[in-house]
Amino acid sequence: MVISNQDYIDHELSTSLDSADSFEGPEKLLEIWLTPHENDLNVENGLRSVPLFEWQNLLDIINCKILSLKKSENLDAYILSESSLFVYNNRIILKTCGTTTTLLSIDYFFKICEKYLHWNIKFFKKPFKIFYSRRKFMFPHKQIGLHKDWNLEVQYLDSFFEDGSSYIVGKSNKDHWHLYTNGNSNLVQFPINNGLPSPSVFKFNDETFEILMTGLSTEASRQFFTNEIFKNNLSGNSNLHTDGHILGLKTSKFTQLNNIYNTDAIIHDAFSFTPCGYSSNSIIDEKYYYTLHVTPEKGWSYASFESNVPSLKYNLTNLTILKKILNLFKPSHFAFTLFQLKDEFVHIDHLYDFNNHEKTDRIIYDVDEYELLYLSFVIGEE
Ligand SMILES: C[S@@+](CC[C@H](N)C(=O)[O-])C[C@H]1O[C@@H](n2cnc3c(N)ncnc32)[C@H](O)[C@@H]1O
Repeated sequence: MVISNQDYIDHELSTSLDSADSFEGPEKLLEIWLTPHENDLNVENGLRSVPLFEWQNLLDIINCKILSLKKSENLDAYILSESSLFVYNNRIILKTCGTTTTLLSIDYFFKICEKYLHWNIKFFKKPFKIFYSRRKFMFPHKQIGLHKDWNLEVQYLDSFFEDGSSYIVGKSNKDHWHLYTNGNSNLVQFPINNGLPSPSVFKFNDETFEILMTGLSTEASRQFFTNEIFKNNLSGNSNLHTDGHILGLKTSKFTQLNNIYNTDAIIHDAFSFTPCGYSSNSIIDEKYYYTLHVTPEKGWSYASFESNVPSLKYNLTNLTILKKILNLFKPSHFAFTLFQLKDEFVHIDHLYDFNNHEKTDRIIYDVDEYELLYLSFVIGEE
């Protein structure tokens, strides 16, 4: 297969994926910021100048593949066989589910940084920010190696970065969410641009909003089975192995998941797995992303929504977005996490009017420059 750095689709892989066994939907989410700002690195396009084959090599290490790539002015968004990868000039967000070994990508990632960006981890000691998080696994015994145990994951992260902070957010004997953070705030002083202090070091913007849902309603789950898509006559082709990208886009349109922020400035990519499952990436205004992943099988149904779109910019609130997503998936349980810089923190903890829900946790943490809100709800039988 010829590989270039343009948008692309792996047709061969896209038609050969299949799964029938229990699936760990909940993702491992690794976010590494080399520097605070996109143009702080001394190489044009920073991490986005790294050739595609290097990302493929990195993903091979953790057992997943690229299904497609959409490029935009500031952000490259990959749909993977197990969720998504986002690459900005200065940072990556790697979100993978199933039994992928996400953390084993770190070593290769720094090799890439050294080779293409002259970024030497031994010299810099730590990137600007590292976040690693995941929900409690449904099938922890199925995980591979260090991912079987949170403490091993933390030890492994500390072997690269030393002295990180590890949190169990929520009830440790029930549903909860794990978070590891680390980073080197001194990097904001580092002379990266031709020996001069980086001009844009003092202010950076960031917020991340996640909704993690289990126990999806039967009616909602149905929409993410390919046979259901055919039954609804959404595709003119009756071959179930029709390219999952075509079915994915039809599903996005049908469910309106391609229009969460009511804007036309959007690049959307989606994939429907056979016999079921759905992943999508959306880029807004060439720089923000939101991503959805759905595991609709009854025994272990799960869906996740993640976004770094500042909703207020689009005359929306995160609460509106939350309600939109919940109305679509109607989960029996959901948790959401919101990371915002302290001076922008908006509490959305007044969610008291959602159908029959019961709030089980409300937790707020100060995490360096950020404030983190974690809420968890169980919704009673309708
Ligand atoms: C959409 S993918 C991504 C999972 C994601 N993290 C989530 O939140 O559900 C998972 C869904 O696709 C289905 N699937 C089918 N073939 C698959 C494959 N080869 N790799 C991963 N998932 C596959 C799984 O059974 C599951 O329902």
